[in-house]
Amino acid sequence: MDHIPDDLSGLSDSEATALCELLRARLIDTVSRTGGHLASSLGAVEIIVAIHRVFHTSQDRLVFDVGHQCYAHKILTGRNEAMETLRTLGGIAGFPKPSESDCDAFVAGHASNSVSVAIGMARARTLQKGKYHVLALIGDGALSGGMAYEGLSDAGDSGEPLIVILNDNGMSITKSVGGVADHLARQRLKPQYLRFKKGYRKVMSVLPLGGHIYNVTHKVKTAIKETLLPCSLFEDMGITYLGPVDGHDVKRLTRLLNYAKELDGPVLLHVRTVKGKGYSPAERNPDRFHGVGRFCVETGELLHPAGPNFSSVFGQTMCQLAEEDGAVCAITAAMQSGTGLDQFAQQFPERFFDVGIAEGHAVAMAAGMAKQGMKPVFAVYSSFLQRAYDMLIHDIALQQLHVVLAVDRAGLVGEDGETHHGVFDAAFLDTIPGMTVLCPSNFQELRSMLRYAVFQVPGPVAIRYPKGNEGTFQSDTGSVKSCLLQEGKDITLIGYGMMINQLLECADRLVEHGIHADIIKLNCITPIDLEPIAASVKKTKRLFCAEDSIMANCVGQRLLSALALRGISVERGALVNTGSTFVTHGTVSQLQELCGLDGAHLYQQALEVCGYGKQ
Ligand SMILES: Cc1ncc(C[n+]2csc(CCOP(=O)(O)OP(=O)(O)O)c2C)c(N)n1
Ligand SMILES: CC(=O)[C@@H](O)[C@H](O)COP(=O)(O)O
Ligand SMILES: [Mg+2]
Repeated sequence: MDHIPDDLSGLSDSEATALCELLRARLIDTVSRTGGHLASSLGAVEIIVAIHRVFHTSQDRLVFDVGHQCYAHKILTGRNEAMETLRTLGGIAGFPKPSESDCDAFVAGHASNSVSVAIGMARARTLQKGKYHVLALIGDGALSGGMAYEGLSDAGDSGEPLIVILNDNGMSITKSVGGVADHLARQRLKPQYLRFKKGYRKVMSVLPLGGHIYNVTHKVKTAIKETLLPCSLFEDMGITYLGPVDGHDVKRLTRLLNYAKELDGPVLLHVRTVKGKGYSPAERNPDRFHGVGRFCVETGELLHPAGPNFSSVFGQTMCQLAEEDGAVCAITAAMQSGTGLDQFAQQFPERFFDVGIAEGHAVAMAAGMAKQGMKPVFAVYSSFLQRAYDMLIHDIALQQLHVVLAVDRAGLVGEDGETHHGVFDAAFLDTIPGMTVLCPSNFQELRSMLRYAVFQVPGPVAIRYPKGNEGTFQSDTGSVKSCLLQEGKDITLIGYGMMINQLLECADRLVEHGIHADIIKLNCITPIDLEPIAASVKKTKRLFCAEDSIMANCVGQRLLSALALRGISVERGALVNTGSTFVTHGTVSQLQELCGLDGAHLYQQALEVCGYGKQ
């Protein structure tokens, strides 16, 4: 991988094939040391090399869907060495970033928007009389998201020259689901049909035309054609459909892209690939190598296997609740494993619903189930729930339906970075009338709060918990109110969820300065139980609130305004949160430090609130 040509257009087919092998080896080697989205990136190597043979991504616009398959593109566009820093603080991101390279046309991270972005760029090009090409690279999983169809429908109607490459490996993170996945599976059989047709013609050429045999065989052929070669969904939308083609044949891909480039309208190239291609542990277990931690290349074993985590505790508790009550159902939007629902899916298949990458649909579907008397629990990553804001208001809140949102990956998530941090949900869920938002600080609280949410809260309710393990604070406060964890007289420290661990550390350090803090843990942040806070602030006059959420409508701001309305004055205070910008990628503890949310920084800031200068 020492010398990568800047321009791949001059490569011969055999050189291009050799380059693919080099890229694969490089991906396996680097990701084994950094962790990352390996299986998707391995599967897309030939597609990316073919794109770079035919297009110039510094001028032509290549829009990645999700962007987790972009590693070969990063290597080919000047970031080979930087791959050593993939997803680390200060290093390159795991997703496309225009700030890293002109060859990254658009940010990505969330699924199903690539065709919309690409048609926007194509229209801009036409209006500005530009001379570049626009491509979208979308996976079959991302094609389960509704926005992809809004984009395709508009693209087909527009007639704009645009190339959509559909990378179809039959997999989302787990197996692709839904009617379109079935349709694509049938399309994939098309070459088999074409082979059958060839053989059929040969046989028919020696049989007399007309007559009984012909009629029967023709009927059989038509039936097979209807099963194997359904009319293309895309052509009906006005998009020229090419394929399906073997996505690991770089020569054919290059030819087809050259052909698509000449077509004066929207084209979809259907490419079949193998997720994890070229690394047998990943081919065997593409879901395990979708997003993988550091691993041993020889064995494929993780160097640091995942320990206990909130998601698995959630999944176990869901199984218990479903045993107890036949109305409890689990819903996921293509995140079965990540949200800890593997066991539930096995044990209660009839009450488990993977709806594809369709968070808005999942929320509206849950609303329908709740209206008819079921108890739906939608397990969703915080940042993906952003997609469903209107459904939360329109389909759930207006009728105060009892839907439980299990909001996983709340707070800073680490290496996935700015597109994936769960720092918005605390703020936006609070705007939804009638919503309850519970915040467990440890596994035991998650168990009891989930039970409370499913069986006792009448309306919409969310439980938010972070990625990974619990901290040292492991007692169950057994409450959904605000709890005074520790009593002092000098400052009121307020937090929720895992932030309690840092606040306890901060309070211990303050004692060394003779400063004694009230620590109030909020078990519910919407609505907030204000009484213990009001009583404490009346006493200390100092309010200090720490949270890994954005500043706007953070709990601290809400408390300040609620206290002011009650005429309770705060003489000094600090609101520590993730601010009003986007937080980069790195480990969770590095990012907490960056935001001033680790125990040491909280202590420094609390000291200042108590009148001590910087120590
Ligand atoms: C809105 C949204 N929901 C969920 C995800 C999580 N997610 C990331 S990749 C992925 C599967 C994508 O499958 P596909 O597009 O087929 O790509 P492949 O990994 O198979 O190459 C999912 C569900 C996301 N990124 N965005
Ligand atoms: C690309 C994407 O959106 C997912 O693969 C995400 O990275 C999963 O995150 P976890 O690793 O926290 O499950
Ligand atoms: Mg896929």
